[in-house]
Amino acid sequence: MSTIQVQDEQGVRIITINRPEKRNALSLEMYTSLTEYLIQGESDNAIHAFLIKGQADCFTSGNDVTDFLTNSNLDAEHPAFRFLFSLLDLTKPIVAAVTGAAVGIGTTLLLHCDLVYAAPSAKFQLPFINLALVPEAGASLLLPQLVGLQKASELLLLGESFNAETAKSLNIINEQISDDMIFEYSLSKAIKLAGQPPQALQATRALLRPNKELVRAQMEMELKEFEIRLKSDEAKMRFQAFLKK
Ligand SMILES: C/C=C/C(=O)SCCNC(=O)CCNC(=O)[C@H](O)C(C)(C)COP(=O)(O)OP(=O)(O)OC[C@H]1O[C@@H](n2cnc3c(N)ncnc32)[C@H](O)[C@@H]1OP(=O)(O)O
Repeated sequence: MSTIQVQDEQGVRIITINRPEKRNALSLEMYTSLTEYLIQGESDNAIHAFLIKGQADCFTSGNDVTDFLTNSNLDAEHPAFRFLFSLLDLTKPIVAAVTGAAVGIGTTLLLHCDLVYAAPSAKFQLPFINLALVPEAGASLLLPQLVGLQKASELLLLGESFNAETAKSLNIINEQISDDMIFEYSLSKAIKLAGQPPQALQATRALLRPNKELVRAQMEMELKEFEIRLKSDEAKMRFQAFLKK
């Protein structure tokens, strides 16, 4: 079974992260597949929106920590960062359905989505500091803009997990939807987006994101710092401690 599954339905490209035995940790190959499915969907005239989801009990536990240890050379062509830059450059809207763990990039990717729904089982976390890393995906710019500097500092400097109710109060998600209904509900919203006039939809989306180039510049700065941190002894110790657990 593929670790990234794709299915097109009524103008929506549904992308499912599927590596349950590792809590949907994203390997380099998985990032590459995600990017390819996004880029293909972007150029496919039959696709008008994306839906990203995991399994009922896990969205994604973020980057595969093993890859942090074995692959510490980063540039914009690194699969994780290619994925993030491809998210930034999408012109078609993205819906996310969050169930269970949404850790690291599992939370930061949501900052690039247009509609985010989360179930009561959702557990968000930005644990970069706990791993001796720094944020990515432009989160160091997008998060303070969304939730305010004090709250963003709390989430990024303490690295504690938070639930869907908190995520809703911070506007990180649109709505909390029951675990039973979340995939159906999120798909119905994605289908609704896909039925909107496509050019106006994309133009509206672009207007809602006037600081795209600023976000890109921030992502480039984060990438440089992330690479330095990734190679540090303090980070390597944290990765090894997690994997030994
Ligand atoms: C550029 C991007 C940056 C980032 O995304 S930074 C964030 C990196 N991610 C993390 O630090 C999260 C690490 N994972 C966790 O904290 C926990 O897991 C969860 C809270 C997500 C789930 O906890 P529980 O339900 O108790 O599961 P379990 O026993 O910890 O994990 C089950 C198996 O999955 C492997 N695993 C989980 N997450 C990752 C990961 N991110 N990278 C590699 N492996 C992972 C474990 O090791 C274990 O494996 P085995 O069964 O073989 O012992």
